[in-house]
Amino acid sequence: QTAAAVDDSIYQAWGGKPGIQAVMEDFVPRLQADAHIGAFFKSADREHLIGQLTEQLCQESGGPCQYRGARMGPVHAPLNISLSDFNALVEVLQQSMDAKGIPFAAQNAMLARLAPMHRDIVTQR
Ligand code: HEM
Repeated sequence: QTAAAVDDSIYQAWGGKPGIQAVMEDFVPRLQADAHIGAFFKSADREHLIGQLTEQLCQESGGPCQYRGARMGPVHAPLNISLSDFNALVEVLQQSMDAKGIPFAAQNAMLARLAPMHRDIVTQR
């Protein structure tokens, strides 16, 4: 009798933690250079953000990680983020996933894990 295992298929399809980190290393500079939402990230600590996002996506994809950073609501609420800002971030993430060769199904599976977070992140009505 084995214990029920966490489904880590998304984590595996991304190439594990090194694969996730490679996408985040592409993603954060792209965000900072983005014409629409780059300004939000101008003063962000690039290496810190890459590290936090890597832990978070590792956990969300079923990998052996525990995100210990700030909760999504408190960190984003003061930024007054709109749904269009959120969608712009998803587009940049899609560019990074393509650039790093993440299979399409694994891209969509990760996006499905992240999408519900808009409830905590988007506060501009
Ligand atoms: C699913 C979408 C998103 C996820 C998973 C996410 C995740 C995160 C995480 C993990 C952090 C780091 C928290 C910490 O330092 O402990 C963070 C910070 C931040 N996020 Fe997001 N976020 C998302 C959407 C957005 C959007 C749409 C914007 C703005 C357009 C945004 C702007 C920021 C900014 C400015 C910071 C602070 C960076 C810094 O100064 O260190 N985020 N986010």
